[in-house]
Amino acid sequence: MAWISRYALFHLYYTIPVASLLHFILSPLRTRRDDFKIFFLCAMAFTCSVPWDSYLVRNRIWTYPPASVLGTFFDIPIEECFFFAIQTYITSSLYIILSKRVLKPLHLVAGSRKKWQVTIWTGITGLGFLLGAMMVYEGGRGCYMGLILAWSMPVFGFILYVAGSFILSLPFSFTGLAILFPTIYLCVFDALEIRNGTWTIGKATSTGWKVFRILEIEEAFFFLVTNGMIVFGLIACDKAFSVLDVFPPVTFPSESTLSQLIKSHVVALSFNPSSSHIDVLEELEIASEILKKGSKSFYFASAGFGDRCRITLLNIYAFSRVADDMIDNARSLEDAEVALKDMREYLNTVYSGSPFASGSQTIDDQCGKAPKNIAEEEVPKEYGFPSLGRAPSFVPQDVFMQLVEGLEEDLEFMKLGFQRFGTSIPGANANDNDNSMGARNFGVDAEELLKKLPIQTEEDLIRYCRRVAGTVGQMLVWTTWDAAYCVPPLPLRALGPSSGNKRHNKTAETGTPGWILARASDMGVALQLVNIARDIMEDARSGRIYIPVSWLQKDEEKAFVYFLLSNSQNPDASQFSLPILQRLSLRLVSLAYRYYALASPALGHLPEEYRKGAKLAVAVYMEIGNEIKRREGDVRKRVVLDAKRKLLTGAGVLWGREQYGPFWW
Ligand SMILES: CC(C)=CCC/C(C)=C/CC/C(C)=C/CC/C(C)=C/[C@@H]1[C@@H](COP(=O)(O)OP(=O)(O)O)[C@]1(C)CC/C=C(\C)CC/C=C(\C)CCC=C(C)C
Repeated sequence: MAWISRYALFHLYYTIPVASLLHFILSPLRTRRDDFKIFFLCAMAFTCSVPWDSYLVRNRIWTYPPASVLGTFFDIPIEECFFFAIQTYITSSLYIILSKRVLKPLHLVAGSRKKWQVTIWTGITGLGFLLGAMMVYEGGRGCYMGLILAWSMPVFGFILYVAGSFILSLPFSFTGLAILFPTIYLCVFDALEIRNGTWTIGKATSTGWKVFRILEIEEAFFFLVTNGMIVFGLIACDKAFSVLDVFPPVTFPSESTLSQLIKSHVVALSFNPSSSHIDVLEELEIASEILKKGSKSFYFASAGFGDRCRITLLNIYAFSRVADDMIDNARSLEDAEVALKDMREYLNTVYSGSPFASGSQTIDDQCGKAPKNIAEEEVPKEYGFPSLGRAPSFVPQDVFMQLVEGLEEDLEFMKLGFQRFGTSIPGANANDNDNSMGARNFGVDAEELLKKLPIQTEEDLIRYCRRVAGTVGQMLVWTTWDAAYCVPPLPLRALGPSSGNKRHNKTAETGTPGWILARASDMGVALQLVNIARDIMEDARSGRIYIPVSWLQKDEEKAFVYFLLSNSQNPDASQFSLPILQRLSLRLVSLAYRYYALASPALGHLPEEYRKGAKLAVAVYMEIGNEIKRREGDVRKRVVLDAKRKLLTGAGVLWGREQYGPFWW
């Protein structure tokens, strides 16, 4: 016997390279759940296939020349045993990669409307089993096909029974591809090996029908059903996880033993949302739509977080977006003030009784306390805010309160009575459409106006950014801690000074939860500065200028800002102020990169499986800063990244250099 068998060479040439490629693609986005699913499916595939395949070999339904294999296990070539695992690995990895962008829990609701289709398909599997059993009983040329049917249909029937509606509601574009691609691939190379004589299909027990005249129909059908079983099995796991993600209080006690955990997963698998659960799922659908419409960059990046984490991020985004819009689009100062009052009341209501409610709690106080499950249904609907989901169980209320304070700062602009409500700036020239700044006597007016602006110094700017975006960074960190460790106290201990990534532990404080939260706030500041740089013109149109007055040293700079505000319905910086606009936006971007540099080492201290997601969110947004830089600060036209640019940036983060940074670094 040669040192390597023909069957082993088949793996070396055709299965191992594809498996390695998919492994490489998936690695940066791999989660513990993905590992569990792959391991579970491989174990199932092995356990179910060995007795069945052993029967096939012993009954000469398929055979192999002894010299073409390395050894046997229950009469099955060991290469064939390896095949069970590697096929499962390939198909599972492909499914997991393709399904990353889909928020699976959203399909629990659509799935609950497909009862009839499920009944029909489950019935078909029953008939398939009977047909297979009859064919085996009859023996002869239908035997191999009958064995495939009788073996696989009960598995399909069971999975369809417990997760059928969920399976049917997922987009066929990725479930179908995950089944068909490996099927076609394996068919091609199987046909090649049969032609080479590496293995043979028994003529007496197969129909003799061939697909495209090259491959026995039984072989093609075998690959189709095995890949189908793998994908359906993965979807069933996803259904259980989705239920636990959306309805944790229903099934998931916080202090769980292994047996409780297994039980809750089994319960989740057979759980079908009733009308009382639909509300929660619809809220999630709304949140997802808000993110999709509100921020293409973050919608894209959200696929980098596992579903559990992603759901909370959607909730946080939806709440914050609606809150921000309520202030931005308020018709009067009074309306805006009412909205702020409502936000605070809403937060007090959803946080009542939570260990994370505002008060004297310190991080130490929160250690050891299980999160309270907030009953959202107790929150009056008239507030009009999207649900905060589970966030109040692990994000401190103070963080949200600071965000509201940040939004409140925007009211200062309104109080100045800019064009926002159709009034003009105190002292501004009546002819607002006159863009010839030079002709206007702005001297005294401009000085007066600038003194009243809310953002006077760089500290004011940073304080504002910390409130509206630093808080978001901190929420993101708390969310990853919850998703990774389930019970909030764990990360606080696990990420203490004695643990974590030693490489970054340069000072005593580095790596501690407090340090991570501080750096997350810096990262929020960096992103908000990019946001401000990009939106200078748009913000001016709403009567807001976030550029610190202390940056405006020269008269022409003061005049420029005065011009932007006093012509806020029609600011056209192209006339003679473009260099000033460029200078100011570039200064904002370079300040953003200073904060980015301060914060980025902390990304490596987030729970491992969420690091790439956070890096993705940051990188895609910071890329806007890069684009502003590339345009030399000309932000007259709003900078928007196209899908290709986002994909390339994302790919760079996922499979490229470890440290994302601007191109000149
Ligand atoms: C990835 C993901 C799904 C995140 C969702 C969370 C999120 C982005 C919430 C934003 C909530 C929001 C609308 C707050 C109101 C204040 C505001 C307008 C903030 C600006 C966001 C931009 O949103 P917008 O809808 O305007 O988007 P477009 O510009 O139109 O595309 C901000 C710029 C804030 C963004 C700040 C962050 C995402 C925080 C970044 C921090 C981290 C990723 C933490 C890193 C961790 C460490 C330890 C360093």
